[in-house]
Amino acid sequence: MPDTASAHGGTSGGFTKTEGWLDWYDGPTSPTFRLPEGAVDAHCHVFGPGERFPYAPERKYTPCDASAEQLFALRDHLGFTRNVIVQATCHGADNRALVDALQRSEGRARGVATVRRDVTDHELADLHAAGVRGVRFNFVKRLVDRVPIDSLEEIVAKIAPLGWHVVIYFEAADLPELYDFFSGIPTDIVVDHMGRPDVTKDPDGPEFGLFLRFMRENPRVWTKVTCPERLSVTGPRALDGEQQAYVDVVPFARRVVEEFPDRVLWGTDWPHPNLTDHMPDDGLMVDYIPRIATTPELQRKMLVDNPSRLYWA
Ligand SMILES: O=C(O)/C=C(\CC(=O)C(=O)O)C(=O)O
Repeated sequence: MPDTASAHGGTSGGFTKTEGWLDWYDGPTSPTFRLPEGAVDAHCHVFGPGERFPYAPERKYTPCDASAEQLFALRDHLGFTRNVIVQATCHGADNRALVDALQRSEGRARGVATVRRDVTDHELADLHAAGVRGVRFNFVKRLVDRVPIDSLEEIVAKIAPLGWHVVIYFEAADLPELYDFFSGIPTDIVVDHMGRPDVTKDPDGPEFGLFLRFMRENPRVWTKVTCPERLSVTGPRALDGEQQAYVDVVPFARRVVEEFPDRVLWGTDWPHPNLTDHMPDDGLMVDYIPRIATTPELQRKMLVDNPSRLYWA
């Protein structure tokens, strides 16, 4: 394989990034919005570095490196205190980069891992000791081959005794088919990115209505009101000082924050894998927060109380 270094990692580890890959934004601005004391970036990733932590053979994309040190530098720059690092599909079920990042964080990061049905109790205990508190089930077709439901049920049975939760990532169009399976999961559930609504549709319409119903009917379901940069169709983008970024996503996120203030989380999604048209300035991503959580109380719940309850209790 040709040796193409990422713009940020220095070394490539012999991996060639997916064509058109956008590297994370170097030199983010300082946010105007001041995060509350103890704020948690509850959705972010580490990638490699590929040289130390090779990307998984079954991956659907090859990212640029995004190391734990770089993540922690961003945390400090933006004013977060802690991180929840989520295993991304480019590392498959090899959680070594995640565990390494958790161990370097000195207790300031928790993790969400990917495991297979044959994971042993011993391996789960080691992940728990490192700071893992959940597993992620990914249903986004461009990212993974579908894992059979009985495998997922077997994993749930193994992680439930540890008090872990299940993070689910799916697209809105797939919720009807998955609704009953999700509703039957006995642990807490955290939905990534509000179940990826199509924001060209009406937030009061049937598609988003089904997601809201899912949250109402299942009091153990939480959601991340994250990724406006992924969901937005009309922008404007969080670049060049834009303080009104992603206006089309705001009504969806605000609705969820206001109806479920005790079950929402927020995160940067750094290093923003698989974006194809722009890479946001993470300082401006933080400035998006007060537009969806509009009072200090809502902000404190979403950024401090809720993630503390779920990940550090
Ligand atoms: O960062 C995210 O949450 C979203 C991703 C990447 C991802 O989840 C993964 O690779 O596991 C995406 O939509 O491409």
